[in-house]
Amino acid sequence: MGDTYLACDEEIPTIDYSLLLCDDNDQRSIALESLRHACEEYGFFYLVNHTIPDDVLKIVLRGISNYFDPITIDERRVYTKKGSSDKIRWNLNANDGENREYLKVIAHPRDHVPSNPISLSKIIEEYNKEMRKIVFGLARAISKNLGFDEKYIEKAFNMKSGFDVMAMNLYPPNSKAKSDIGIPNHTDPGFVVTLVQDVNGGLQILSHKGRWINVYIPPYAILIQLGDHLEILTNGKYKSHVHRVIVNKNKMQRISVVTLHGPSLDKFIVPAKEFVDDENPQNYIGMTYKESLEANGGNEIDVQSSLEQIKLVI
Ligand SMILES: O=C(O)CCC(=O)C(=O)O
Ligand SMILES: [Fe+2]
Repeated sequence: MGDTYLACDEEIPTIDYSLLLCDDNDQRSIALESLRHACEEYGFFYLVNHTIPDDVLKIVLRGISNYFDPITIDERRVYTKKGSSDKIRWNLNANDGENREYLKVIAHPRDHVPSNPISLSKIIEEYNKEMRKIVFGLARAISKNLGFDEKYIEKAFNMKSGFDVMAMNLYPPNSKAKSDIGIPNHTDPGFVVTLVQDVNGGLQILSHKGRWINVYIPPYAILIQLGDHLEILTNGKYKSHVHRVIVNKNKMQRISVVTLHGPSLDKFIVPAKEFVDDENPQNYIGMTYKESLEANGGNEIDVQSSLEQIKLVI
């Protein structure tokens, strides 16, 4: 890796999920305060003591690793882009701008998974169900931290019909990289992004302070990144952050499983009035989630960096 992509090892906050919703008032308040700090001062954090067993994560990552077997690549090509309404999309990029193989699926309101192998669809289904429960738990905790009723975010995003896209990424050297970039700089739409991986290495997030930070996720923890639409809802109080993946000269293969947990496609998202006043004018245009994905020039399954299109120029 050239010096161009150097990042620092600043600590990223760790949040204990089990304490956020526990019955002990003192422990819960302390955990909620740590979450508030992580959301306000960082916008991303590691979630530990969550409800997905280590074994489930191991099985998910192993199943995806098997799926990406180089020998069966032709079977995956059936999911190459056909049109803007694809529910499953596969691609292998090895160029200056991006170096990864990926399988993206629409995971909610209906889940779409490759029909073969059947074991993979079962694993993914189970994983998504469990991850959604955690995301609902986070929505309750974050709602409380913002001074709202605990169902506030769930309702504001109509999360029960939320639009979730899951990306399974495989980084070189499964295929030879043509540059240092695994995924170029971007933010992700939605409420939050969840990420699990098999090994550390390559993911970098641009902090509030303008420093690139290396992400080192503790074993079996989940990286949570706040999404663009939480930034919009809070009128910028909670921010989503630019991130990228650097692939380090084909030294190490890495798998990540990234889910963008979004509002329902027809939900109109606009800064909540509680965050708008004379000192904090409205910073984002209101639009439906579907419109904001389209404003990005992409389609529903290819969703990245939508925020710039929605920011009001002041
Ligand atoms: O693979 C990673 O570490 C990050 C992937 C990512 O940012 C994405 O899929 O949106
Ligand atoms: Fe991302």
